[in-house]
Amino acid sequence: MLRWLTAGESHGPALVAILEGLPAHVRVTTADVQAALARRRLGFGRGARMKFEADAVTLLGGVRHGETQGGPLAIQVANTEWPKWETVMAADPVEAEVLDAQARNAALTRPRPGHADLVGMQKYDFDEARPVLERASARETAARVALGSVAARFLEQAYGVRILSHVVELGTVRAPAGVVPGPDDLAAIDADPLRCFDPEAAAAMKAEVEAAQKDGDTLGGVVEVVVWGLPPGLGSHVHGDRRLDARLAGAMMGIQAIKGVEIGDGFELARTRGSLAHDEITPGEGGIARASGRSGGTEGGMSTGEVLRVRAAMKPIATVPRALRTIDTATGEAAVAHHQRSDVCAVPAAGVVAEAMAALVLADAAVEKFGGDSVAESRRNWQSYLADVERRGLRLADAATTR
Ligand SMILES: Cc1cc2nc3c(=O)[nH]c(=O)nc-3n(C[C@H](O)[C@H](O)[C@H](O)COP(=O)(O)O)c2cc1C
Ligand SMILES: C=C(O[C@@H]1CC(C(=O)O)=C[C@@H](OP(=O)(O)O)[C@H]1O)C(=O)O
Repeated sequence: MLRWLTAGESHGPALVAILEGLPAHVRVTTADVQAALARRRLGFGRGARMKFEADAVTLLGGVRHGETQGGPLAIQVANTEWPKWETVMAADPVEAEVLDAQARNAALTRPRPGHADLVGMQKYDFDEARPVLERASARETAARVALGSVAARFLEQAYGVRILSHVVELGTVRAPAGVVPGPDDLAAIDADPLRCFDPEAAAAMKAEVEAAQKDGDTLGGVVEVVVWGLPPGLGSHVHGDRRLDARLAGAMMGIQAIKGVEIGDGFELARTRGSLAHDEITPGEGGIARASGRSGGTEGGMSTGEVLRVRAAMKPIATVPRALRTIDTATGEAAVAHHQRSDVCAVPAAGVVAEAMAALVLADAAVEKFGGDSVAESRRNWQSYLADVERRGLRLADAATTR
């Protein structure tokens, strides 16, 4: 079993993340994690912070000489702006007059609709939103991406599994349906400022972000995670909380601002007749094949061994420059929501976060099925399972279906 946790605030000294249960000998360096975090900073529409945030990584534990050791992995991601927030976000008590002299410490009493501000103040007994937004901020996703990048390396090094994500919708713009990027297309996707695989749609998405920015507005969209090389049988049909689709959906929904999840053709399948909704099983080149890939690579809560596709829908950024109506909680009077530096659109970054969460869930499911305390043992167990599936005449065809 893999377990992971993150801690830290958006303007505190750093985020920290722990991953427990990863086998030994996963090759990973500080530079690898740093590179994964650089991908998350990408994306047209992100705010000022991403222009200077360095996401400085320290591998605090679990890695020695470029390889995991089998113990918990601890990663620190520093917040570049910490020196400016040292007083306002100090862990230890600070004199009231010192705090009052800090403009940054002004009470945030005009909660933003769509963010955690108001409910967090109600629930955690705070008179202003600062202590809530510091942890609600998607800054925390940097810690998850750091962990997910190591999980993805484990999946690739042990089993040859490859993961990517791309933006399929942004505002009203949709990339052409039915186009699934291959495992080698990630560099091209990352090279696009919108992380969209279709150049025409990417240009329209860019225009959509520019228009929203000009109007003082924000945008959401839909990302798709695509995973190649999974075996059949991760997850299980025997209990709801063991289903791979449920675990993936929960992980996606756990990302800030994600409001919908689809596996494969998801909601579209609900509008389709059964004769056209399922992936017919056919004799194929070297084994069992599928005539289509509508299920998105899971059936009965288990991976089918076909390409896995998970989509996550992100609502528009809550900090709308053309500020929304709210109340001032200090007076009870009508007001406009507080506005500070913010992204206009973070959908390309959300794709990278979704990839990381998929990697963690899939690595967990793989460790659960195959065990193994080292990468080599994990690989042997996987291969022995696939050999047995083949011996029983149930081998999958070489080319996995995309749709
Ligand atoms: C990568 C990423 C970046 C985000 N950036 C911002 C931002 O700059 N400003 C903002 O108000 N919300 C931003 N959000 C969304 C908030 O974190 C989110 O709206 C808030 O947590 C409330 O969403 P919830 O209702 O799903 O919890 C971002 C989300 C993600 C995934
Ligand atoms: C810091 C990140 O995203 C932040 C997510 C976020 C929010 O409310 O979710 C608000 C903004 O924070 P700040 O006010 O410090 O600029 C974003 O920049 C990041 O992704 O690393």
